[in-house]
Amino acid sequence: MTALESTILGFPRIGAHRELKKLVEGFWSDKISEATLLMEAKALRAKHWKVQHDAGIDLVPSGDFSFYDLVLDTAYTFGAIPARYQALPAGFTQYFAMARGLQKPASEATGNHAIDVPAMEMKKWFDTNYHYIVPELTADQSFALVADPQVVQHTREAKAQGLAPKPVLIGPVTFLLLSKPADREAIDAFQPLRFAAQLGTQYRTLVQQLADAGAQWIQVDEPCLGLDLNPEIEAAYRTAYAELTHDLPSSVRLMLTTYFERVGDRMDLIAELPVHGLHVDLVRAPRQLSEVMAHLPAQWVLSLGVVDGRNVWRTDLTAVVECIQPVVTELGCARVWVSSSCSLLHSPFSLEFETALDPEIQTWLAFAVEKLAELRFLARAATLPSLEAVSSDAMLSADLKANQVAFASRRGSNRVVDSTVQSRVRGVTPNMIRRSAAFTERYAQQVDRLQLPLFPTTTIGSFPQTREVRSARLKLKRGDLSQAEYNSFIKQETEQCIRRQEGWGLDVLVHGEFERTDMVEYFGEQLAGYIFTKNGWVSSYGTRCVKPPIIYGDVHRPQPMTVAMSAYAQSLTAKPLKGMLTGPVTCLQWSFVRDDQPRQVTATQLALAIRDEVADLEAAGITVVQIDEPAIREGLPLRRSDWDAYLQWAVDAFLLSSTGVKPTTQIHTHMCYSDFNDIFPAIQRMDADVITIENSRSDLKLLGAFAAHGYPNAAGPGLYDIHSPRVPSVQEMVDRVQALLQYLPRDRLWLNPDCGLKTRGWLEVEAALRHLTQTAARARTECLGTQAQ
Ligand SMILES: CN1c2c(nc(N)[nH]c2=O)NC[C@@H]1CNc1ccc(C(=O)N[C@@H](CCC(=O)N[C@@H](CCC(=O)N[C@@H](CCC(=O)O)C(=O)O)C(=O)O)C(=O)O)cc1
Ligand SMILES: N[C@@H](CCS)C(=O)O
Ligand SMILES: [Zn+2]
Repeated sequence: MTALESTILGFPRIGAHRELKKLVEGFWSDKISEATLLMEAKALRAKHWKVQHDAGIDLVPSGDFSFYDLVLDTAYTFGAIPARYQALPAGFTQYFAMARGLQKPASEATGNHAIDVPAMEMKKWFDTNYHYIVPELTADQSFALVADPQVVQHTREAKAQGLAPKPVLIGPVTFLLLSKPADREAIDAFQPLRFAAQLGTQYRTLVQQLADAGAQWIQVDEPCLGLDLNPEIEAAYRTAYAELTHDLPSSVRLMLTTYFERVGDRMDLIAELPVHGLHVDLVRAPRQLSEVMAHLPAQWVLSLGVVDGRNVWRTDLTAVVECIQPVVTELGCARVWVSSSCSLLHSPFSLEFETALDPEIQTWLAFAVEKLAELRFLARAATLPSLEAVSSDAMLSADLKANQVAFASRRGSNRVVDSTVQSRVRGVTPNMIRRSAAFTERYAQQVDRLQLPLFPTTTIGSFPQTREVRSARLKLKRGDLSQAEYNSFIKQETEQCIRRQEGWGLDVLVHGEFERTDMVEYFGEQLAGYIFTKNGWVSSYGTRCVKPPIIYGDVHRPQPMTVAMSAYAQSLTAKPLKGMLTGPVTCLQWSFVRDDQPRQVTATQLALAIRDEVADLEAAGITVVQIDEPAIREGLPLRRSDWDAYLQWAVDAFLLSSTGVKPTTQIHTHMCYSDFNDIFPAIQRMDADVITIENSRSDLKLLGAFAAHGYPNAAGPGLYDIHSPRVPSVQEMVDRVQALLQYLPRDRLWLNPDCGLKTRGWLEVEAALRHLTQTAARARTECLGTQAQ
């Protein structure tokens, strides 16, 4: 049967059972050797290619595999290694030091000096919950391709397996636009696009090597093409691609790959670039198709991203076939590919392992492996003249029918709609999204009630999720521990955590979040309208994964979720205990969401559920409640013209969740992982009494926003980076406090780490938090900040 070429933009490298995570973490903890890591990783890649090939994918991505992150790999490939790592041994030591930092004491035995290098910054990959490592470039950066780059090796491997590899590269302009200056003082003068020509030349050599390794098509990812452009960026695209393709053999073909945004309005620029095809994301931006078609250069291949790489719903095959058959008629089979909308990195691996999902809802879903089958179907169905022809095709009709039945079941299901929830959403009034007193008035009352000292100290919520905690949960799951035994274990951990915090002298305590696998999944498990998976892992950063719950219907809270645990923790201490909730926007952003209603509506439903929880916490005597919103920035549309509408409903959702309390109840929020400078006015509008916000890994650049806008409420910009095992010294934190005091008055500055501590070990946590409380003591006795007043 004739078929279009089918492909995907990347596969979930972590593995069906998070094999890659276990391998890399095994290597870090010296449980496996470098040779074993390399060998097992190679076997995993081979297995993944076989899965794709067996499912009928023609062009399999190579170079979508990374031991930590593909942007980091790109920096490494082109020799963009910041000075602080250059003395380290090349290879994994240097690579993982860039990713995670490295701290080693001096050794008298070997005469080695102490090593203490912080990690590179991590940021959210566009509007996803995946984090990339931010490349650092100097003003006179030079790029030099490493010998035998990883992507070339992997392309050879796939070729040796008898497959048609399609190497995946992060394109030169996107790479440069994601970079930051190595010297943070140089931010204003930073012009990464100056390197477009030089980097383009290095890419050219890489592309030649990929061709020599047997690649015909090369996928060059340029998601930045969908962002706001300007003449300088457009010029950089022209320059970089002219250099990249200069004198390349005509057998090498480049697929310019865009995703997460529309590019139909960029076709003038795109059509000028010397490439051979364009991939567009038709899930995120279906309406761009006609514009893209109208301006697609003759001979170019059009890769149609029609299977959602970022969500878990089955593709509506009927609708997609109807959409793409005319494209095939117009361009011909040879010029059309069917593909995932973006890399399947963002999809869970396979439904095969979901043995406990609701059987009806399961038929509505497709994870990465099931998406491969959808692509195989579409590659064949799109070549037929009509939907009727597909319905009567012996090979395709059964799959089409099954898909239509699943869609009919989802559309007509009475489990999706809850009229009580919908009428509550309609009943939200402006009074429900504002506090009853102004900040200054409420904060004075709160400081008094909570007996807060100057420079109050706190943490962000989670404490180490140790092997013991995780394995207790595993035993509970397997039935080796009863619910009562598990609860009592969690209570013991909580009590110990409270005692430790008291011992270190923290002012506002937390219960430690030991009962939670994850800050979103935990709430997803308790809210109606959600289902959760057993094995639906997706990469979050490095080896860390999350298991996003799935919102399939109207959301509400059948019963209190955190009240018993918070009340128990508060009963153990005279210090204020902070109740810990995840905010509506973050629940939305970090779940797989419904695609059958606007996100705003789902966010409002979540906000009402959390508002009820806040009220119950207050009624149970909890005086401080933190509503985490780390994902509010990440949810921002990629084009500025779409920002205001989003920020309006997103901030309203936070306000709806947080403002139904008395003035004396202190509301905290927490944010991390992003630049917040450009949404600072929205952050101000959230009107939290205290915001604890990441600032340490991004070189204090947050302070620019504090300087530009001022911050009217209290704030705790993180004093140190929790993503690295490195323990900051007291002096380092005192220096940060001094830097912060230039922007925030001393009576509104809180001292805290920059995020939760769940990934750290107790030893590091203890050392770092003792330093933190010593920093507070010094700040108080040395009267830091009095000069600034
Ligand atoms: C704050 N962050 C979060 C984001 N998104 C979320 N949804 N949640 C977040 O908290 N995005 C931005 C950041 C990303 N940060 C992190 C930080 C840490 C992790 C992480 O540690 N992930 C864990 C998995 C966590 C989890 O669900 N654990 C479960 C299952 C644990 C497990 O693997 N059990 C093993 C047995 C273990 C044993 O015996 O020791 C098993 O089942 O086989 C649990 O705690 O029960 C990770 O390991 O990757 C992610 C994002
Ligand atoms: N309360 C959460 C926030 C992480 S962003 C934690 O401490 O892990
Ligand atoms: Zn955080």
